[in-house]
This record gives sequence, C-alpha cells and structure tokens, in this order.
Amino acid sequence: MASLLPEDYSLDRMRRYYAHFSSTPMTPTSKIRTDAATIGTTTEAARLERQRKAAQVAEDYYDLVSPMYENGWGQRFHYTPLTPGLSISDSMTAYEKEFARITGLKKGMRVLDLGCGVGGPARSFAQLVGVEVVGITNSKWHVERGQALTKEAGLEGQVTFVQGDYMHLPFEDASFDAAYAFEALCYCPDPTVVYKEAYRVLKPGGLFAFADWTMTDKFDVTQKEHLKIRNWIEYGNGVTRMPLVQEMRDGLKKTGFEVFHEEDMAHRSSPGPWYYGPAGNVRWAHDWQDFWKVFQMSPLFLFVVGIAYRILVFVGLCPKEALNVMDTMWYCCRSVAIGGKMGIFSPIYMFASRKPDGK
Ligand SMILES: CC(C)=CCC[C@@H](C)[C@H]1CC[C@H]2C3=C(CC[C@]12C)[C@@]1(C)CC[C@H](O)C[C@@H]1CC3
Repeated sequence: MASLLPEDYSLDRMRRYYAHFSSTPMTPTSKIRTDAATIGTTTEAARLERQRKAAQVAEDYYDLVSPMYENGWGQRFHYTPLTPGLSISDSMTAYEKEFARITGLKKGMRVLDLGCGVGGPARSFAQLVGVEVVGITNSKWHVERGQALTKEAGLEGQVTFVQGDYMHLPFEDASFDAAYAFEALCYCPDPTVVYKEAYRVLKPGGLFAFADWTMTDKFDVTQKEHLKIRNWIEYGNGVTRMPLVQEMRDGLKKTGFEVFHEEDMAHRSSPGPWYYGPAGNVRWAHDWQDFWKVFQMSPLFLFVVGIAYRILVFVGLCPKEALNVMDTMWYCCRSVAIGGKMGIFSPIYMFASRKPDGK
C-alpha cells in the first residue's frame, strides 16, 4: 500500500512506542477524550513497569518523533525562555550563551553532552565558546543524523557522537572538563544514576550543568489534576518518571556536587511565556518561522491534520496507526502548556555545579 508517511515513521516504530503504554490502545484521534481519562489515571504499577524499560521507551519515542521534531522545530531539541525582540531560534542562541556563561564553559575544554539528540546544542557550544564536545545518545538515528549535520557545519573533529547509555558511560574516569544536558536527564527514572556517572568521568573541579524537565515545587501529588497533567506529560513525551526539583537538589548533593546556581529559566521568559509555542498561541511570534513553529502545535492545526489523516486512512493512503502520532503530539503540546501555565512544570529548570577539587 502506498503510504504518505515519511519512511522514518515506520509502523514498527509506532507499534513499539505505543506498546509501552498498554493502557493506551491504538485508537483514532476521535477517542482523545476517552484516552485522556485513561492516560491521566495511569497506575503506579504501570509507571513502574515502564520505568524498568525507560531507556527503551525513550529510544522508541525518539525513533518515532525525531525526524518530525527536526522538520518542525530545528536541530535543537529543547525549549527556551524568550528574549525580548528575538525569534525562538535567536532566543535559543541567547539562552545557550547564558547557559554557557553561568556554567563557566571555556574555550578548549573537553565537554560531554548527555543525551545530545542530533547535536544542536553541541554545535552551538562548539561555535559560540570553542569547546570540543562529545555527545552521547542511545539513538542510532541521532548519531547518524548528528554526524551528517556536523559535517555540513564544518565541525567534524570538534563535535563527535557516541551511541550509548548515559547511565553507563563508556568513558574513562576524570576524562572531561565539563558535562551538560539539555532536556535529556528526565528520561532516566533516577537522575542520580546519571549524576554519579557524570561525577566519575569529570576531572576534579569539573563542571556539571543541566536545564531539564521537572515537576516544580508547586506540584502536589495529592492533587488529582496535577497528577493527570504529569501523566499526560509522560505519555506525550516518552518520559517514564518525571523528576521533582527536590529530587534533583538531593541527588546532586548526595553525589557530591557543589551547586553554585539553581534557577527556573522559565521565569526569565519575556515578553511571552516559554510555553506560548506548545499552547499554540501565535501572539508572540516574531517572524513567519516562529508563526509556523507555533501554529503546528496549536489545537487547530493538530485537529485539521487529524481530520486530513483520517481521510487518508479512509481512502487507504495512510496506515491507521498514523492517527496515534497525532494523539501523542496532542498530549505532548497540551500537557506542557497546561503544566507550564499552572506553574507545576518547567522544561528549563537549571542547575550548575562543580565536582570539588581534589576529588
Ligand atoms: C521531549 C523533550 C524532553 C524535549 C523536546 C522539546 C521540544 C524540542 C519538542 C517538544 C514538543 C515538540 C513538538 C514539535 C517540535 C519539537 C518539540 C517542540 C513539533 C512542532 C514538530 C512538528 C509537528 O508537526 C508538531 C510538533 C509538536 C510537538
């Protein structure tokens, strides 16, 4: 059967991802409301089961969404606080510069990117600061695409990729000057495991910083609505256990890192909130590129595309499983927009820390 789906969105990849969410059957978007109830009330037992397979869930998720992310958002798979007068892309650059400044990245440092995606931030730091970056990702697709984009950017040798698990880093002790992560550690059900690995591969005095997805201190597990949004976030984004800010603080301390900066970068966003994109609110779009990025995340766009897919499925031009991708994108956008507005969620909560000298 001829298919209008790009080759990368193979049926196998879709089936693999949705199988992890067994409470979420392969249903068409017309059942979004039914699914919302099921996903929102996923059981702790089901979450624990997924957490045991967290690396696989994340790999299957990224195999499914990565080409779409790159087409729709660009090479940097992260959110950003807005900077007045700048587009989303330029706000990202300003944010990455600020991240590098706060962290203390310096020219010539050997730096590790934990969960590097296709290497967007790695290439930015190589160009902005002059560091040498090694990126690690568990996705083969990310490594191959990352290498191609790095070659195009003329940064071969300065930015390299390794396929592997950031919970078991394939690097020697004390071999990096710094390690960082952008919206990637949330895929590990216990981020402390990654903190310990980062600590091991850092030289004494080495820097460790990340800006990541977290349920903020406002999140209250006793509130049903809060739990529902957290569960939606997990399903829509391939996360098996959203970490709490307090767990991050405790984990860094327990590992031995000295934290010198903690800040929810969401609070820096101006003139609009960071979540204006996933909210699909084009009001703060700076240019046509912003408009398109944001519009693709709007309920209207997802609804219209959902209808279009249904017609294509009906006439046999598209497999019916494609409708689930639309479901996932719906949760992906709505969950973080609502969580961000409620203040119970941030995707850009930053910590910067140091491994003590002499350790
Ligand atoms: C999931 C994590 C931890 C990080 C990725 C953050 C963002 C880069 C993505 C989150 C939601 C994504 C969506 C898109 C691009 C990448 C994100 C903003 C699309 C706009 C790509 C084009 C599709 O048609 C709609 C997508 C909606 C979600």
